[in-house]
Amino acid sequence: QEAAAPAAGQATTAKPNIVIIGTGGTIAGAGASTVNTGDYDSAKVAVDKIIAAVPEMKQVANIRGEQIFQIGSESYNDERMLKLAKRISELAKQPDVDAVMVTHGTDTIEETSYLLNLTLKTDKPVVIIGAMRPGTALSADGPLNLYNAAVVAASKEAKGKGVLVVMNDEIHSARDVTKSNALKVETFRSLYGPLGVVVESKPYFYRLPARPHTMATEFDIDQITALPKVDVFYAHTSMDPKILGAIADLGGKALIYGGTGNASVADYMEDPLKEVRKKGLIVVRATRTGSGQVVRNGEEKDDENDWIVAADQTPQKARLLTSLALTKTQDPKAIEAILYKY
Ligand SMILES: NC(=O)CC[C@H](N)C(=O)O
Repeated sequence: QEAAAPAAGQATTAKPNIVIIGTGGTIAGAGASTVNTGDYDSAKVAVDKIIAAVPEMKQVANIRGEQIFQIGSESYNDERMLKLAKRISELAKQPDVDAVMVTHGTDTIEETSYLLNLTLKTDKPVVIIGAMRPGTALSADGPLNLYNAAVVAASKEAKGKGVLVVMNDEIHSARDVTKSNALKVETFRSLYGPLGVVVESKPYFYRLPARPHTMATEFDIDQITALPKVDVFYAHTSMDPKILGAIADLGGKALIYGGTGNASVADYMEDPLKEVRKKGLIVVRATRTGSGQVVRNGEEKDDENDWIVAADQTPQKARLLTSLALTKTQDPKAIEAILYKY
């Protein structure tokens, strides 16, 4: 039903214009039967069809879809991430676009959204969503995630809060959010808690991101054409010491050592890791535990070895931030300062 035209002199409450970029993932997934919640093909359904399945969104915004990829998010690489980020940047500059949403596989939402959070120069809402169950499943979570994300993206409150991930009725900051479970719908977790919740078509924010994002960072997606190569090594018991040298010879500019506990380095890995630094790579100690701040010169001799620490950044987030930092400086201390800042 068409809304009546407003009478002369009456204030119009025009609905915001939102562009939803489709990239694939389970939210675009399809299973053989309604009881397939974990066995299905991801990245099958076009974004326009996903949007059409949630007509309730029309009540909160004017929505238009745009398909940029149709992939599982495990297949993101720098090229795809930059392409997506640059397209969002373009859209955000358009006066007729008020907010951008992205449907995304959940495996790497935490990485793409973090890159966007650090490099987009906009205060317009940018909201990333996914699903843990395909649209064909009983209790599919995608439709409500999409609706809730539209509610957040259409809200005045979302403006200036950086890139947000809306899943399972919660609003997360891209900086903090991480996928914590391989299957559950309540998989997204922020170490310091979500920023807010969506209840009955309304967003409620309870906290603000303390770390600089979007407009306030030194990184601008429009100026970035490539990301310096940074690799991650994941520590465990009985490692092969030769592996570090092999990684160092791949042409990377930095190595994130995802160490056990407080990023500790096994006695037999210390010399190989010193060699990595001697080959010119920045060595960053991060923790594989998933949380907690790594203490400089705590368990390891960072000053002596010219290694740096990742503060509280997970290895995968430290990888992205180190790569961005390398577009600005090659100085380990300056890179460490960036790891502590954002
Ligand atoms: N729940 C999901 O979205 C996982 C599907 C797929 N692996 C992806 O990340 O795109």
